Amino acid sequence: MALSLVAGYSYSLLGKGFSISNSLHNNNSHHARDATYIKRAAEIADSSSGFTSPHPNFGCVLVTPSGKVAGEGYLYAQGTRPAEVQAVEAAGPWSKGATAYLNMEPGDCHGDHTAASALVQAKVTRVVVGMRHPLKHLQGNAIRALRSEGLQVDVLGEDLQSKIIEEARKSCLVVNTPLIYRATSQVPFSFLKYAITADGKIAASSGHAAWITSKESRARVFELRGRSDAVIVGGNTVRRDNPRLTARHGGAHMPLRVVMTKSLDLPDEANLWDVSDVPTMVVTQRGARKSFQKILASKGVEVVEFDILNPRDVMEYFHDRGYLSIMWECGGRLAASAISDGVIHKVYAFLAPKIIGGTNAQSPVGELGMVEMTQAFDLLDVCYEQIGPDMLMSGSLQPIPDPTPIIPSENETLAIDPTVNPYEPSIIFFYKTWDPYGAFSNFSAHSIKMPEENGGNVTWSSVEHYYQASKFMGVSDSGAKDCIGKIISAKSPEEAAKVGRSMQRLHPNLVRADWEDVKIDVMYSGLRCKFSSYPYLKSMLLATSGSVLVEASPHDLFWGGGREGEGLNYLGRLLMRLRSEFLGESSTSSESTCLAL
Ligand SMILES: NC(=O)C1=CN([C@@H]2O[C@H](COP(=O)(O)OP(=O)(O)OC[C@H]3O[C@@H](n4cnc5c(N)ncnc54)[C@H](OP(=O)(O)O)[C@@H]3O)[C@@H](O)[C@H]2O)C=CC1
Ligand SMILES: Nc1c(N[C@@H]2O[C@H](COP(=O)(O)O)[C@@H](O)[C@H]2O)[nH]c(=O)[nH]c1=O
Repeated sequence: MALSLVAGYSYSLLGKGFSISNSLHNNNSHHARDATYIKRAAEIADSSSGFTSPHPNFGCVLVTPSGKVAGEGYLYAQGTRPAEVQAVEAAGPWSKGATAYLNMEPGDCHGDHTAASALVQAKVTRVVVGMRHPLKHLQGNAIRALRSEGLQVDVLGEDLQSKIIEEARKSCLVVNTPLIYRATSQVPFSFLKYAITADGKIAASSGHAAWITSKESRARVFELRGRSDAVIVGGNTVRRDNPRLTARHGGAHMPLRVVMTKSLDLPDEANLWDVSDVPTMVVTQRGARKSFQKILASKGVEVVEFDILNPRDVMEYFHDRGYLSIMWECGGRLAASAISDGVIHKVYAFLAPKIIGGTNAQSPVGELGMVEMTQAFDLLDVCYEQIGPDMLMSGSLQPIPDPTPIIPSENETLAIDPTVNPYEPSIIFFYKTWDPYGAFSNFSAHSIKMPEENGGNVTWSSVEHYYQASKFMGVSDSGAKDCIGKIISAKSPEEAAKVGRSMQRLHPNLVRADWEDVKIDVMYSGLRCKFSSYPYLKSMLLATSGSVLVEASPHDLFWGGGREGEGLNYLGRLLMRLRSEFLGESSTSSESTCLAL
């Protein structure tokens, strides 16, 4: 049962943070092995992309106890044989006692549990799952079914946590990026592709653009088209280029070709109006050139009218039509409009070693209204690749949303915090310290006294001071001690955060090696101390019983909930866990990690 909460928000109370230290399987070599095979599952899951309509990518790798790969399989298309069935068949008797690595929890739309049953019947004993199924109605079903049959199921990020596991998990998110976007937002995954000269132009000043990039690059473009449900251009590109927009690499899936035009002032004859092999859709403003709409319809071109034509409404419409992945191959004006509407998630820039010049020659993205370089969007997870003489730079405009916050089952919810009614949860947001629940923030001015390893103790001005300084604790380098000193003397939690973050960025060698593994525990011990030390804070926390707590930070997607619920909300989760612990607390409390002030 998913928690569907305030618009755009839904939260799992089941946190990766809730299987913290005791259940951490911190055996690095086991993690390395699990990570290797999960990455392999993600790799083979991608095998059919570009040949079938975009669909969830599933891969399965079966590994014997002695570490041999006994069978592999990937889903070719929706409705074809599940990856797990193929892997089990390939492995034959070696399936017995094997571990199955799945990049994603199988989705069982028809209630027949084919994929999970194949593993159970083949007597697989352990299943490692890269990520839960992102669609709410499928999430957790197969995992529960497998566990109920006695198989050990380890989910990355929940039952297995470490840096190496996190990297492997990322490859699972990447291979199903379109599905994850579809599950977490009301628009499909969209990427903007453009070809530019080395001086940043997408055409000569005359508008001529054929060709900027090499044959090799254009072949890659065909592949990208084949991985998409639709390819979009604007009216000008049709008038100027008369494109075909087909995926011309053998056997490829052909995406729908879409023209966005407000004027509908398009040529009577165009390559896109030949729909004998591939369909074309024209999206336009309501009432535009009705007579031309009839001509298009007579040629078999679908025309869809919008009250006000804009990229977001078109993407919401495409979401409703079931599309997962959209490629924008338009010029700069439409690209700017789509970016401004927040519907472009990734960019593929093909850069050719040519200079064309021309003050009026177009660049790939038109007006975004930015005036200072500090306003620029930073691309994330940037990759560079040489293709023939050209370079392909790709990067994300928005991080891939982590679908984990959406779940969980009723049982799982109650296991984390029995006070929350999974059917009618309310949310309490907190963020800035002056807000009604601002005292829940790490930045609230509540000092805590924590023990030190050497037997002494230190008073920290806030949980944030303690958390930031912990990054550098236990590191012998004198630079690390200097960092701690600077954080202790920081005059405010904000300053402590600033110092800690910049030191971490500038001197990663001074940060304790296990920081990623322990940071949640560190935060929890700081929070525990704070709420145990101030009775009124404890009462305030207990009074929120029954509500989901969310740190409403729009930019911290780890500790906070994000702008639209895409964040992991670890701070909120830890507070709920603490609340739950206080509620069931016995007389022995937190003596060992918190000292009376
Ligand atoms: N090198 C490359 O990768 C590419 C180069 N090009 C080149 O770019 C040039 C065309 O660029 P450009 O005019 O920017 O691109 P587009 O034609 O791709 O986009 C602009 C057109 O899109 C339509 N449109 C519909 N809704 C909107 C909206 N909300 N905002 C903006 N436009 C909307 C309008 O069509 P209408 O006027 O019909 O109403 C508008 O004229 C050509 O010279 C072409 O060769 C184009 C694509 C890729
Ligand atoms: N000029 C240019 C591109 N331009 C894009 O390709 C479209 C033409 O596609 P098609 O008719 O199917 O070959 C064109 O309208 C524009 O969207 N693409 C590139 O990879 N490299 C290039 O140099």
